[in-house]
Amino acid sequence: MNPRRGGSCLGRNEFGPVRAVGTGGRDRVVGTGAPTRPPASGGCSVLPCCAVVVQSKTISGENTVGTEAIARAIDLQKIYGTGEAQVKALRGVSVDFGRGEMTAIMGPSGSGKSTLMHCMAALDRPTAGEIEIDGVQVRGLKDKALTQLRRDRLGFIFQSFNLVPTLTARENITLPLDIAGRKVDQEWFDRVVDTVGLRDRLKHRPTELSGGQQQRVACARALVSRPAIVFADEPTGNLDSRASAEILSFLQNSVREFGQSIVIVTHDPVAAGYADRVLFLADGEIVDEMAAPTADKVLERMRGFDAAGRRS
Ligand SMILES: Nc1ncnc2c1ncn2[C@@H]1O[C@H](COP(=O)(O)OP(=O)(O)OP(=O)(O)O)[C@@H](O)[C@H]1O
Repeated sequence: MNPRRGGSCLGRNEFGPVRAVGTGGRDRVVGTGAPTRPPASGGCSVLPCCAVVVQSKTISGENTVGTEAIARAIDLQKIYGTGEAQVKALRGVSVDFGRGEMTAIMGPSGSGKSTLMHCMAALDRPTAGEIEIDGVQVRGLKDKALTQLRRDRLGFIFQSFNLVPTLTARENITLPLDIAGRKVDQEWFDRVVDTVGLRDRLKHRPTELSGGQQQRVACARALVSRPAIVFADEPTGNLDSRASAEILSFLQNSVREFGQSIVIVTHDPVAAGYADRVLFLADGEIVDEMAAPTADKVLERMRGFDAAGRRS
């Protein structure tokens, strides 16, 4: 295994409180994007990483992750509980998540997939170890700064869609920007909406949309703020195979066309087959990885391992 190449979404407080944090930071270019992505030009608003958005930076103490990685975990450990009830959910995970790549995290139930994703997405604090996200060293950040990091640089897609039922599709999509007090880039909004095929559904409320359409709204919501990374936690877990394929194709396209960096947790070999790379977890450790996966290769790999996810 190459621990330097490596990749997780979540359901709580991803947008954080409404009030923006603004303490004397320095100006910086946000999102120095995927090397595969062409530079933005001619007013064409491209993606999170295209270095077109300049804003005041308020998170202190950052180190820059290498250009090939959008996020990195170094010797990450997470222990829940104490004494006999203690659970070591992560036992020293070191991994890089590629910039402009989709990384899938797989493993048996209880292997630590969600814990890794939650730690990487700054939704949970590790017991030990370092996390860097888009150039920001997470350890030591206070809650407000963590909220700001999640709000400004991360996008989230959940199995259960997590849409606000009283808001229209359009309002749900722009919600993170509205909460952050940021202006909607209409050109980018249109591009995202057209890509996910929601143009004629923008005035619908979630109950008036199919599950697949609701998840497309959630995808558009995750992308509209041009996040450095999108974390997707079982994004197709509630969808039939056709709707799943649509969502996964869309996510894959956002990687290929926009250079979006995506981390996805899944149990489904078919879903993992859309990724550029798969990480396999067992009992809180990364035990294997696969580049250029296909559903068949992933399935075959899973057959060669026991119930705990270790090579049998
Ligand atoms: N809040 C918590 N308190 C105590 N133990 C926890 C907590 N959250 C997770 N765990 C334990 O940590 C281990 C890893 O859990 P985690 O949810 O990360 O696994 P997972 O691979 O995502 O599982 P699944 O596929 O079933 O969602 C499990 O043994 C789980 O019981």
